[in-house]
Amino acid sequence: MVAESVFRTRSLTKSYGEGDVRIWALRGVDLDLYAGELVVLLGASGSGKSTLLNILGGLDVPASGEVWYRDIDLSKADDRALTAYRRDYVGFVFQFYNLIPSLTAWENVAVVTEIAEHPMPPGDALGLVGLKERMHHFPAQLSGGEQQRVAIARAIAKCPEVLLCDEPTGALDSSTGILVLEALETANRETGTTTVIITHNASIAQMADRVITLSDGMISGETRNATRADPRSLNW
Ligand SMILES: Nc1ncnc2c1ncn2[C@@H]1O[C@H](COP(=O)(O)OP(=O)(O)OP(=O)(O)O)[C@@H](O)[C@H]1O
Repeated sequence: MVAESVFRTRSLTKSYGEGDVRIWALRGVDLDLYAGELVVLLGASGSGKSTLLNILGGLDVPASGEVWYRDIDLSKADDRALTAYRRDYVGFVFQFYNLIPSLTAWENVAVVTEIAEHPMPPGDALGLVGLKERMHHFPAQLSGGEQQRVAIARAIAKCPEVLLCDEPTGALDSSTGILVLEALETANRETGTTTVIITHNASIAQMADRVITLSDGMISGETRNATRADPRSLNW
């Protein structure tokens, strides 16, 4: 079976600043991502991981090159089209959880499901990340890892085609981080959402279908894991 392509980039570049202070964050990235896969994007600090993820997620636009989400040309989309693209297809998880402190876990998820077209019930999303019992708690009553799992529930509750995660365990200790990775793995397996996880932690790579390494704004390596490791078996 030929895997269905979800993202396709060709000769993608991005720079910041101008003249002498111009920095090339991406220097020609050719990347294909396929439906349902869990990809870990590895790379040192400054290698261009967030820049690439932000372009895939329609938060930023390239300087040159192509970036397609299925048949949508993201490099040519205007702000309005990018907003619609993000709303309809993309779930984001960032290092910091950005929950609304005055709302319970359930309400934080419902904020998104109320405006989504085919959402899952907030309680189901919280169940997928193992927080059904805590859904009426406020963020301040939850640990960092639990708050990140609420953020994952919020991202997956609208049933996005793609889930883009930028250092989702960056602020967490390893045992808490593993619970968060388990939540992402479950979401990917049970909802089929194409999932990209950015990290500079190489041990996380073992849970991926595919590992892509970025160095100095270019893809420097790609490996496929024969099997996905259970996040509980990872240690860092
Ligand atoms: N808004 C910006 N203005 C200027 N330079 C930027 C900006 N955003 C990123 N850069 C630069 O672009 C390069 C790539 O940054 P990016 O954040 O994509 O890397 P990263 O691999 O995600 O790093 P980290 O792991 O530290 O988050 C870096 O040299 C960074 O300093």
